[in-house]
Amino acid sequence: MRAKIFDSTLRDGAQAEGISFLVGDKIKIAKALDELGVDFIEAGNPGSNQKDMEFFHVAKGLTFKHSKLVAFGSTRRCNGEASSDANLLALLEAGTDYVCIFGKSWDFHVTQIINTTLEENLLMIKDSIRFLISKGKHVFFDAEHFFDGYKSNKEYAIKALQAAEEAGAECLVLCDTNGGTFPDEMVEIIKDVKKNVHTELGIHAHNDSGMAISLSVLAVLNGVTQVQGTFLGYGERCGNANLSAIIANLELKRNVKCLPDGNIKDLTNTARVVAEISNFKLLSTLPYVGETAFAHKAGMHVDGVFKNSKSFEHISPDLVGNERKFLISEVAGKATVLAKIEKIYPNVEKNDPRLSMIIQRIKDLEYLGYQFEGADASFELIVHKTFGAFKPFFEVLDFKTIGEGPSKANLHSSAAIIKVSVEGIEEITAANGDGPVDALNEALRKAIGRFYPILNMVHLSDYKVRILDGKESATAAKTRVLIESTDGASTWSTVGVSKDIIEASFKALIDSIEYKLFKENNK
Ligand SMILES: CC(=O)SCCNC(=O)CCNC(=O)[C@H](O)C(C)(C)COP(=O)(O)OP(=O)(O)OC[C@H]1O[C@@H](n2cnc3c(N)ncnc32)[C@H](O)[C@@H]1OP(=O)(O)O
Ligand SMILES: CC(=O)C(=O)O
Repeated sequence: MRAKIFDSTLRDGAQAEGISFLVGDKIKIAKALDELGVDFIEAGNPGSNQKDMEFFHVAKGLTFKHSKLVAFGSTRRCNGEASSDANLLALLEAGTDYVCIFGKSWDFHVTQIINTTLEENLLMIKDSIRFLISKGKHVFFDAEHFFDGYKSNKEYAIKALQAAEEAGAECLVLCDTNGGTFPDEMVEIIKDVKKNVHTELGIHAHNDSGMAISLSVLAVLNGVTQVQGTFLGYGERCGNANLSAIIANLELKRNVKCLPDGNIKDLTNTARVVAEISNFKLLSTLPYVGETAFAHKAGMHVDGVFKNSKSFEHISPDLVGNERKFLISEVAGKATVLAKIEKIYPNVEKNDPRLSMIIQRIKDLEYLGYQFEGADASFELIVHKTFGAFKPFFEVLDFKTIGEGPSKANLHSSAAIIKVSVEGIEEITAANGDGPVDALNEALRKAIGRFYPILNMVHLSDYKVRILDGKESATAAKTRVLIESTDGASTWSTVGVSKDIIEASFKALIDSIEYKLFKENNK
């Protein structure tokens, strides 16, 4: 069995709050979808705005390996001529071989929204399709609000489909425009539609009831061949059917081909590219492609996966190009620690008492407010310390920070003084900084920098602060600081907790520096 994938990220996805594609963005996303091998890319509505029209002009000079570009628009306006309708003429100017036009199939919309007669709407559908076909286009017909229309006036909704069929549309797409349809009622409606029309059918579902993926998959299993949606579910209100999940469900669970052979492995990478260009963080819990889709945190789950991955995974992550992750936390057990350290201490057995010591230390610290799932380097230090592999590189004997306010433009607002001991040699240094943490960071590096010049390459790339019990303790609340550091080649994250934000930051900073020095010494 085969389903044709029709991606509308660049058209219906652009109707989502927060999205505004540039022409260049659209080209990059279209190229990524083409690489993946979707059949159709609905790339915009040329009658709507200059950007969409410009995309189609630029696209005339581009080659696509697999996908066909589709221009989208509405049927002609009421009581007008198709041959002079601005929207239909814009569809021609777009220059694509395929066009998709939407028309009304709900009687209520015809009489109350476009304010015309039921007969005129059927003529609008027929005229528009015939006109586009006479200009050499392949035409798909989106029957807007089809399921609501069917429930309101079944005969009329079917007549709208028949009008499109009679005019020569190549696919009749049943749209759940308002996203309120349930899968069971949809299946019954599709069965009836198939008795009344004989053209290929499509499904276009919105996610207002959280059903869009189910609707799309079930529609295919009931004989629909074209699946419209957006790659990550972006779209008006609650979004469109999420194609990345639909493709994986159909290919991996129901043996329905959607992509060229082998390309399903590129699903996760395509999702990351589409999210990045859309300027959204990829939702981590997205099925199949999200960053946490195969992340295991509960100790018993990690133990199960370690023994046999199918115990807590519905598919193997590599089938869709994703990765398994184990998260260390207070709900972890020994299996989690083993999974995390198997590359650095490969021969450790589950009954090794040091694993219990590590777990206890993590649970104690998380009780105090630490969080290790985002601080792998701090966790690794605990492991090395417990295994006796870590020898301290320096000792901080004392530090002081001095803040100045109000801060003056172009002048450092803080200073720090620090006293450290390295192999018995004491060193006192002072430094300025933009704020006390920055000053402390500078002073510490100055103090130990002459012993460990490698630290010149290290700098902080991210700094996150979370107040842990702000409501109860106000300004005396505990603070958790997460620091991300980099040496240009790799990045690592560390954590510190204290009632004092400077001390919490300093703890995370010390972990960061100790981690780098340990790694350097154990290459
Ligand atoms: C379910 C969907 O997602 S369908 C796609 C919806 N997408 C969009 O609306 C985005 C693009 N839209 C636009 O850029 C603008 O709405 C335009 C350029 C198309 C039209 O702008 P305007 O002429 O200012 O009209 P406006 O947006 O205020 O109203 C929509 C008009 O389209 C008409 N219309 C709506 N659906 C259809 C249809 N299927 N066929 C013909 N006309 C239609 C309405 O009757 C209304 O016309 P009226 O002003 O004569 O009553
Ligand atoms: C056509 C369309 O986008 C819809 O009916 O939702």
